[in-house]
Amino acid sequence: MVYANWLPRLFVTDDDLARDKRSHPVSISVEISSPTDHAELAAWVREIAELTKPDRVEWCDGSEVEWTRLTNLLVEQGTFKRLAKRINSFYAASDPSDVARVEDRTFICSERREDAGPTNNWIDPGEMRETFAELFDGCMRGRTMYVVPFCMGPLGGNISQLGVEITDSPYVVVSMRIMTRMGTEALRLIEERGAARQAGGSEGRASEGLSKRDHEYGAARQAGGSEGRASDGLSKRDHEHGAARKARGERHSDGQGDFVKAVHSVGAPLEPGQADVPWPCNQTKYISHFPETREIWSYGSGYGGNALLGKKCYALRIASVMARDEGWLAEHMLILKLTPPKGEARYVAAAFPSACGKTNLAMLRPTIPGWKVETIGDDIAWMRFGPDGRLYAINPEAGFFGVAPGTGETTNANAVATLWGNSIFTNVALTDDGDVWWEGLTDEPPAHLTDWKGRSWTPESGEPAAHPNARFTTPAAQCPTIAPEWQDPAGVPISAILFGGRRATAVPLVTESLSWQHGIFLGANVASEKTAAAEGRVGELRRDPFAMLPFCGYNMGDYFGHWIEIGQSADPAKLPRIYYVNWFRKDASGRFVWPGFGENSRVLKWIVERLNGEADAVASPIGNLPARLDTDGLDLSEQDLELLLSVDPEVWREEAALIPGHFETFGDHMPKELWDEYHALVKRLA
Ligand SMILES: Nc1nc2c(ncn2[C@@H]2O[C@H](COP(=O)(O)OP(=O)(O)OP(=O)(O)O)[C@@H](O)[C@H]2O)c(=O)[nH]1
Ligand SMILES: O=C([O-])CC(=O)C(=O)O
Ligand SMILES: [Mn+2]
Repeated sequence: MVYANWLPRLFVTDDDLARDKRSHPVSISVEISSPTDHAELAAWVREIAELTKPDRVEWCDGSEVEWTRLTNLLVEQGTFKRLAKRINSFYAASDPSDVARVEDRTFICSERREDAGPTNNWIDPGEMRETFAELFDGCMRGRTMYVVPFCMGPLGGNISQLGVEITDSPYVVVSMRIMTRMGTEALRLIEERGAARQAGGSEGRASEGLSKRDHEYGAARQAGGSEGRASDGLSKRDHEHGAARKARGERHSDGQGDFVKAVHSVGAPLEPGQADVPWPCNQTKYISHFPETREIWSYGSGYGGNALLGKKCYALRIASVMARDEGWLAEHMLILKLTPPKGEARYVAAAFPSACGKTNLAMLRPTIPGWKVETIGDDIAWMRFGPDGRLYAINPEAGFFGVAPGTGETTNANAVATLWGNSIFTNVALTDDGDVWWEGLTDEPPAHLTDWKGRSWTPESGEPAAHPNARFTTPAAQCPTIAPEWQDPAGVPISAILFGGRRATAVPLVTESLSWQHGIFLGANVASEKTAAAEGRVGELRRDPFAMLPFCGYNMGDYFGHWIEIGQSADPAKLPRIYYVNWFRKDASGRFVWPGFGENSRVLKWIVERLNGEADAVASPIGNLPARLDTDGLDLSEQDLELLLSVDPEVWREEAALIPGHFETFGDHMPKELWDEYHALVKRLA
């Protein structure tokens, strides 16, 4: 099945709404028969309703009428302000305490603490369930419980996955409608999967598609093992994989594996007669994941990354575990299509930490003549080997949840053009004539605004008008550079993978890895200055391996091992080449040396020419650097270019000295291969 581009009909009539009202009586009792014949799904929904005790239960169909009814409701409740200047678009201001992902309240509740690893917060799953039994008891009182079936990835696609989010937040429902394929069609796919499972015995449809690849992957791993590489670590992992696969099979056989279960509550029950607030939430927050049972439970926050559970919680934390067990990759990566003036198009994936430039690179407007960039995804990539042995990627999302500040005509004109309508803006500022504004949208701020906290604002106010993590939620289909194949269920073949972060010092503009394994070493060492995308101190340098630190659902040492195994199971000639980029180098005065944004196309050009064997590189201790970069027409001094494209061995000996401390964190989960890479680096630096 090919998914048609989602573009809403913009005008829902009063008749439509009246018809809708008849089919959605004000109170739907929990007892009422659910619109699904998937017994386990119906039973689970009833179980959650009995626990959370909402006034109403509503199954979401994803229709335009439903969107209109819920956005009207959100306007009535004061959560949304309808924008006079943008069709079918809304402004929301969160509670000032609920503006970003809460990493210290995010938990991986694996059976064994070791499986969560040293970089995740862990709570024993039994203990967590006890806490939730109390917290969720009656937590939806006075509210409607929405049941949101959704599909991550093109509907019916082989790489796609299904889920159901239960939530008491209509803001979440309408956001999920932009960010995922949500509603009746996703529900039908869950039912089909259930029916296939019952017809086909214990295994079911989902596992059938995987079994061949699973098998091949397992064989490759064994071959790798017999060569004696860290074979004890490998066999341990193998054993665990086997157990996880078995558990998955068992879940499939009882219908629990047909979809991922996600429960969300803002944690703000209403007593009879109690007035609601525009942004209900709770001081107590838990964003918890149960990797073995593929469940997500989120409490207390309404903010994107904490509440839109298809995104980080499913598509990264839970999916990374599924990917480990099934031999694929779930990554915090944009996907773009790059077409040179002559020659074939290439697909590139890139992992940068939150608020480090993924959306911008995915929508880049090249400044070099004849080059074209198109967008496949801006935040998450799921990758599997195709029948030809190449790595294929899909964007599991259907929308962009992008950082607003810094997004403007000069930096990301394509994002600005995407936002013409059908969008939600959270924690931006409001203009007096009913539009939105944020720092960087225009060079000059308007003379007067209402800031994200609802206060009157002028340029003299001395504080930003938008929160630094203000976000837009907008349909990917509206992006002017969206690639025609962005919804191809088979995905696109990846030629290069980029890693990067914000580094004011040391790290050159672009470095080419020496091999897949060396590329993994580069990815494992990603370090970046912290941004406003998560609670905490902005600017502090932290390790963020593969830009997955807050998103890996299992032991990150095992995750590195999984990447190595993926490489060992593949034909080396067909693997993507790995690069490391840094747009954020600063000079002594604190100025960004590289102009960035559209000029990053010059770096992409070098990478494509390397893939084609057309560009030269010079060896350095940390990898290959461009022998020459196309800087025609760029206002960049010799000195600046030298700074961007060189490696200072003295500085890098200091950098290298920090690696053992980082690697030791992972103890015996750290693959031996990455230690080998470290020793090789030290030797090259000597
Ligand atoms: N100096 C400089 N800043 C950039 C560049 N690309 C992006 N930025 C800025 O970095 C911030 C975040 O960029 P995004 O593209 O939204 O980051 P992201 O990685 O998609 O963020 P998440 O959605 O949190 O995952 C914005 O303020 C951008 O203006 C660049 O090439 N150079
Ligand atoms: O998840 C979020 O809240 C936004 C996001 O993309 C990120 O932080 O990487
Ligand atoms: Mn992100």
